[in-house]
Amino acid sequence: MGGGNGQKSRMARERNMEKAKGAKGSQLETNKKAMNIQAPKGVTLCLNKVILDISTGCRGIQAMEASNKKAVNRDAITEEVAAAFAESNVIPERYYRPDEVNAGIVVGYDDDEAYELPVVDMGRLLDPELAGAEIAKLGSACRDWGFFQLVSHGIDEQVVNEMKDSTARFFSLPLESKKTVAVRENGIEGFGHHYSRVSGKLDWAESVILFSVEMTSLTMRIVGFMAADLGVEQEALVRAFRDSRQNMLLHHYPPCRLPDKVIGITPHTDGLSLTVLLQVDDTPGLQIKKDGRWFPVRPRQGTFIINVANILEVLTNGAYRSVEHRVLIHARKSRTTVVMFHDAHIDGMVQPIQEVLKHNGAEARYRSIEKLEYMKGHFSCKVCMQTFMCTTSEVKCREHAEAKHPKTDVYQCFPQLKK
Ligand SMILES: O=C(O)CCC(=O)C(=O)O
Ligand SMILES: [Fe+2]
Repeated sequence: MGGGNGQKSRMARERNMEKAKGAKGSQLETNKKAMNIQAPKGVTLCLNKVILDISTGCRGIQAMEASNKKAVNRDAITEEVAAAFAESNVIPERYYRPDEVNAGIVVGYDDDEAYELPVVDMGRLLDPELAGAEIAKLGSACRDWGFFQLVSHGIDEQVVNEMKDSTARFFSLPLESKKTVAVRENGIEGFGHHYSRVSGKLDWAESVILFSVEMTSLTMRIVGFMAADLGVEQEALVRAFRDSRQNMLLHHYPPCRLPDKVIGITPHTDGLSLTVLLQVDDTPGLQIKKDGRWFPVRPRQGTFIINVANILEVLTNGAYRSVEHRVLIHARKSRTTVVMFHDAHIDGMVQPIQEVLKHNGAEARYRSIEKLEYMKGHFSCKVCMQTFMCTTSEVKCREHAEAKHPKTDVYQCFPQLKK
């Protein structure tokens, strides 16, 4: 970064910090009340995934045991895997997941001319002359892919770089240091703590604060353009996101010499409303499911990867799709990502937006459900823990059970369907 830019960034940063410390009624003050930032966790707890942190000197490992879905004690795994990986290519049995890695066809970058994850340009969205076409692009990305890459996003480069650097630094700490912020409640394995924007204990809390403020405003901007695409007033969608929670996960996927035998994150959809992902390095790994095939995302410098999550699918009455994705492990390079999940609700409910229904003259395709019920996790499959759109009719649950767990009774997956 040049000196001029550096100066500009610093000023922007100071402005942001002022904002961050700012008076009542400021964005931060509002967010502070509304957001429950869980930052930073080493790696997410979700699903029955296994993440092995075995790169340089075993920095910490999180795992859910495939057999019984119980969280595995991180220290125990650390010892075991450190021993197992020090000099051999043997993968402890519980991490051995070749079937999941090899399930489904993966589209190669060069297989399909038409394949490139849609790119949306914030600069164009903000330009009155170009906005119409770019909004249409944004809309079709959310309908067809559920994912897009955002370029020219306008987020302060220094804020992004500091977030990246702090994250990378954190994961390179010795395990002993990371243990001082280990999370051990509720079977969640990882690092971090419930975190207040003004009193975070981490010495890099400032980076997190600045980044999270930027991510909130970026999300609000994007959502405003989504409203335009959906043919409703901005406020109809924006209000669902206002004062909503924001969760952050930092992922570190270490390399593994046998990448087709272990998985980074098993296929899932995201449970909140809109996810914004920042790639810290250029290691590929994220794959998106489209028309039954896995499409790898080619990491691009200076972009965010944005995806529609479950609640946004409901809010838009299914116009936008919350799409399955997964992460594979690289043989030689580690991969680190910063993921911001943004929540939304309509007056405490998860339901299609009235204005969207009216605009399309459509019936609601999703049942209304209280946000609290939704968050209790009633709507994840109890067999594979995939978060799932069960707010729809039972049909989707049954389809899921039949496709994914044909040998299992649907009520085992979704006990709440039993009346
Ligand atoms: O790290 C990634 O690329 C994806 C992370 C993800 O899908 C998630 O945290 O839900
Ligand atoms: Fe995800």
